[in-house]
Amino acid sequence: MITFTDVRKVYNQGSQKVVALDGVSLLVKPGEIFGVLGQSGAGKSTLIRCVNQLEKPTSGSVIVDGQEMTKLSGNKLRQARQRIGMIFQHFNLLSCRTVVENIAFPLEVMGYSGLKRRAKVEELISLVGLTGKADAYPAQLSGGQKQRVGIARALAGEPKVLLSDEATSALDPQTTRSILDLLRDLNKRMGLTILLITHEMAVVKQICDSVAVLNAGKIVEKGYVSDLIAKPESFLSQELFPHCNGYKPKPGAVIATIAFAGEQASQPIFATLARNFDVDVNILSGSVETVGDRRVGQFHIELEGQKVTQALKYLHEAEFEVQVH
Ligand SMILES: Nc1ncnc2c1ncn2[C@@H]1O[C@H](COP(=O)(O)OP(=O)(O)OP(=O)(O)O)[C@@H](O)[C@H]1O
Repeated sequence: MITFTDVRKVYNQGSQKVVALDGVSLLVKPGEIFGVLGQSGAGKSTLIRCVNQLEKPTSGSVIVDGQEMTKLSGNKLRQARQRIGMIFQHFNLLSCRTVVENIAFPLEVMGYSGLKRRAKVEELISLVGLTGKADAYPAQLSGGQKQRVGIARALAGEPKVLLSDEATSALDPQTTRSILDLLRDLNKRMGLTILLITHEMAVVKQICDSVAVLNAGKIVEKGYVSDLIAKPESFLSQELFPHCNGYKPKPGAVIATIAFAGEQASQPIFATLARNFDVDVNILSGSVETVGDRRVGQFHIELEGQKVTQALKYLHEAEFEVQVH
């Protein structure tokens, strides 16, 4: 649905050049929620704004639904942008317009008649759960409600793609969850492809199917979230399951990382090691998390006992991902 090929963006800052994107290639498949995770300054905003050409790449190609965006201008670009919705961290609502009037705005631009416009706005208000708030002004709404208006407005043109620019960064954790649930629901019900940028691992964990990690303008890791999290060496997994640093193992003990997913997460694995191999398991760090609809876990452990080698062999044979340090 969205293909970036070798996209570079260089800004001129006075006499200096800032390389914001340095050869980014990505494929966002139709119907998926794709997250771009990165720290401040990594190039996330630049990347997402290249999709609808709010930023023009210095070189490279951006194709959305079969259309090369970098070659469009004027009317053709305006039409293509109508099929790409966008939501923002600070909502970007018109403060002098009510909820209805904000949502109606893109429909006015698209030339919808009064009657058709009212019907469409009503449908969108109900879709995003804002029934009863039609005549409120943005100042009378909570952050979560404002973002719901933003989402309704972004969906007015019935886009195939929704771009989310840190849409939950200004919201508290509970409101964040409800907005992400709404996005997941819209993705499922309408087959909407969503490309979102975020600096929060929690957002990736809650709704993304795929992810790319951006660092200093380059993609350093990409793939399905569930695959990456299952690999202890991945950046994603290390973000989700931070290790404790500076621990000095006891003499003769073995330090290992054990990762598991799905069915494996419900096995009493540490009790099994203690019972069958007489091994003491000291948990140094770790947790079990829900990612999508799967439980995944990772523990950093210290193993002590005569049969540690047999215990590790057992874990390998039971297809746990084990790394001995
Ligand atoms: N209009 C601009 N002119 C010059 N430099 C820019 C411009 N926009 C962004 N940059 C620079 O490009 C780099 C990437 O910025 P960008 O905003 O894309 O990163 P980001 O990952 O979205 O960061 P944040 O999460 O803080 O918004 C930064 O070094 C930034 O200073």
